[in-house]
Amino acid sequence: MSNEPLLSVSGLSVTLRGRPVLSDVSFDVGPHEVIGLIGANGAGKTTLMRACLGLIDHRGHSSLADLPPQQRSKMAAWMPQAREIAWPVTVETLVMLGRIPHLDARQRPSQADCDAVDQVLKAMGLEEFRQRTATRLSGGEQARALLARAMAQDTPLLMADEPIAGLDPAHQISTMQSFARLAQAGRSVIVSLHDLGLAARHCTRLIVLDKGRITADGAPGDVLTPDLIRDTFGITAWYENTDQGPVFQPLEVLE
Ligand SMILES: Nc1ncnc2c1ncn2[C@@H]1O[C@H](COP(=O)(O)OP(=O)(O)OP(=O)(O)O)[C@@H](O)[C@H]1O
Repeated sequence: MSNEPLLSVSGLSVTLRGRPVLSDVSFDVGPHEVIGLIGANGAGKTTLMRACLGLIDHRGHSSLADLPPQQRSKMAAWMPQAREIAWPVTVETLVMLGRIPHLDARQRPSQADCDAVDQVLKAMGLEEFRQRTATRLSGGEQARALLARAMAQDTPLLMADEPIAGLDPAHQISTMQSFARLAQAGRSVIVSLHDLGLAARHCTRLIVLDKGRITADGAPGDVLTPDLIRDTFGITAWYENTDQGPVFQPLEVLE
């Protein structure tokens, strides 16, 4: 894979109901990155991802939004925050829906599509759920199945809106590790998340949004300073680099 940016964003701005929600956001995403998008509730994380994907009206430029839909679906996969599964299909069928951009004119899955689904079900620990009805899974299991569908799309870029919210600790960690494996293979992931401990440990880069603007962009150890934590989240926190990697623990809410 080349070192061309997988996504290039410049001057991206969004106004919703007359209110500026995203202001002049610029960044590039290269291969091998796991980017944690962090910020308080309402900071604009979802809006930024949706604007990058061309799903909402925006000003400025996103290289993805500029692509025709067919090409866009081969370039980026999207797991939205809403965990909605519309039909009572099996998990296997749900994940196969991620292969739609790759299907031939007859719309029948090839062996390569079946292999891709098998691989993702295994990576996400969903093999035992393969024949279960997706709408009858627990909330966390549904989230993993929806993430598996996005991963089956097999795109250079994966964008996921709070994919680990509601997962148990083991599945939170294994999901972040699966993002790291994608990055090792030359892909990149943009993931919004509120768990700063997991962000510090598993992301290669953090982008901080505050009231629709980027206030920091860099390696977790450089970004998660006491000043930034105070200004962005209104809390104190403990951060330490240990033998087992960085450890981050929120402590107190500042008055
Ligand atoms: N359809 C809409 N119309 C008007 N305002 C909206 C709309 N959608 C979102 N907003 C506002 O835009 C701002 C950014 O919302 P967004 O969902 O991007 O935040 P977020 O950082 O993803 O938040 P969270 O961490 O709570 O998911 C918020 O103030 C929100 O109230």
